[in-house]
Amino acid sequence: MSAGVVVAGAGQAGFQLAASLREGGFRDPITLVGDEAALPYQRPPLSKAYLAGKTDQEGLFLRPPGFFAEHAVAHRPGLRAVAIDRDARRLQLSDGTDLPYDHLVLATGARNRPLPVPGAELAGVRQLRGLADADALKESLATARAIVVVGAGFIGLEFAAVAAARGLPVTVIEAAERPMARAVSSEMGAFFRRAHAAMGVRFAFGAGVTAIVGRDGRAAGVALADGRELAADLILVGIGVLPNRELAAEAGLPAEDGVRVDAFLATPDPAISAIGDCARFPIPFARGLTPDGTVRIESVQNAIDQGRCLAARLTGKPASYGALPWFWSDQGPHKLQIAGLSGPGDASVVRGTGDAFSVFRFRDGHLSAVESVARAGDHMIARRLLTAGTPLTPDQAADPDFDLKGLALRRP
Ligand SMILES: Cc1cc2nc3c(=O)[nH]c(=O)nc-3n(C[C@H](O)[C@H](O)[C@H](O)COP(=O)(O)OP(=O)(O)OC[C@H]3O[C@@H](n4cnc5c(N)ncnc54)[C@H](O)[C@@H]3O)c2cc1C
Repeated sequence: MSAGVVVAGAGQAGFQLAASLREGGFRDPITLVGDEAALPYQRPPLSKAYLAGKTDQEGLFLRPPGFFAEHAVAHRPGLRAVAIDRDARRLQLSDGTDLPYDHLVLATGARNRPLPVPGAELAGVRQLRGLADADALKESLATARAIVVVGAGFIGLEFAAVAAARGLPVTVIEAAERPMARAVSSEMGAFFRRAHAAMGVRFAFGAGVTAIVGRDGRAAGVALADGRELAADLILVGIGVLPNRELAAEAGLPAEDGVRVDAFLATPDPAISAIGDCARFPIPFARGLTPDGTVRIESVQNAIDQGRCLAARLTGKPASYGALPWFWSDQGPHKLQIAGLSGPGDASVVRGTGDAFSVFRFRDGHLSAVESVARAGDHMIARRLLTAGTPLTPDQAADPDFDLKGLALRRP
C-alpha cells in the first residue's frame, strides 16, 4: 500500500493541503501530525473575537470533528515531528514511532520571537500564537490592572485594542518611530497611531526594553533604555516570529530564514515540500523587494493558497505559485486591508480622506500594494489590478475622478 502524504504541522496550511487533496480526488492515505492538542483551527480570532469573548473554541475550528473520518484524513494531535530520515522516507515522531511517506509536507508555521532581556520568563509576561496562549492571556486580562505591550505590530496592536476596550490602561512600547513600521506606509501608520490614541492606548516610540522588573516572582513593570520604568502586571510581547525551520535544516535542506522552496513549493528533495509561514519562496510580487525575490509571508491567504497550489501538484496539475498576497487586521473599530507587497522605500499616494482612505504604494513606478481603511471597494479593485498587472500611474491613483473600477474591470 502507498504511504501517501504525511504533513508535519496541522495548522492553516497543513489542513488546507489535506482538504484540497481530497477535493482534488487524491485517494492515498493522508496523515496530519500536529503538536497541538486541538483540532486544526484558525488563529486570527485569537487576537480579536476570541480574546474579546465574542466567539468560543468551536468557532475557531476549520472543520467539525466529523470531517476527518469522513474524508479519511488521519489527524494525529499532540505529536511532534522530530526528525526526517530522507533516505528511508520516514518521519520520526516524539512518541518514538515513525511514519513512512511518499511525500512529506512541512507546514510547521512559526513561533514567537523571545524577548531577550532579564525577567522575560516571569509570570505575567505573555506571548500569543496558539489557543493555549490565548486562553492564558484571557485569564490574565480578567485580573490585569495595567498592561504594557512590547511591539507595535499587528498582534500587539490588535491585543492593545481589545484590552483598551475593557477600560484597562495600555501602553505600547515600540523600537521604531511608528506603528507597523515594517508592514505599512507612514501615512497608514500615522492613522493607526491616532486611532489607538482615541481608544485610550498610549505609545512609547523609539523605546527599547532592557528588563522586565519583578516583584514576588511576578512581573511588576518594564524598564526602558532611557531609564523610565512603566508599571504593569500584564506584559504582552509581540515582536515578530521565527519560522519553524529546524526539521528541514537538520535533514540537510536549505532553510536559512525559512524552508527554501522553488516556485512549485518543492525543496531540493523531490519527496519534500514546504508551505505556509515556515516556507521561503520566490514570487513575482516580491521583485525589487528582496535581493533574491524570495519572501516568507505570514498570512491566512498565503497558507490557504499554498495548500491549494501544492495539492494541485500532488494530484497531477502542477502550477507555479503566484497568488496575490493579501491581508487584514482588525484593530478596535478599524479594519486594515492590504493587497500586494510593499517595501519601506515604496512611494505613497493617498486616495480618500479622514477615516476612509487608501494608500497606493509604488515601487519603481509600478503599483506594488494598496492599504485601505473603510474602503473595501479600493481593496477589491487593488486585488484585480495587481493580479492582472494592469498599469496604473501615481497621477491616476491621486486623481479622485479617475475611474479605478473601470480600469480594473477593463478586459486586457
Ligand atoms: C494571534 C494571531 C492573529 C493573526 N491574525 C491574522 C490576520 O488577521 N490575518 C491574516 O492573514 N493572518 C493572521 N495571522 C497569521 C496566520 O494565522 C498564519 O499566517 C497562519 O496560521 C499560517 O499557517 P501555517 O499552517 O503556516 O502555520 P500555523 O497555523 O502556525 O500551523 C503550524 C502548526 O504546526 C505545528 N508544528 C510546528 N512544529 C511542529 C512539529 N515539529 N511537529 C508537529 N507540529 C508542529 C504548530 O504547533 C502549529 O500547530 C495571525 C496569527 C496569529 C498568531
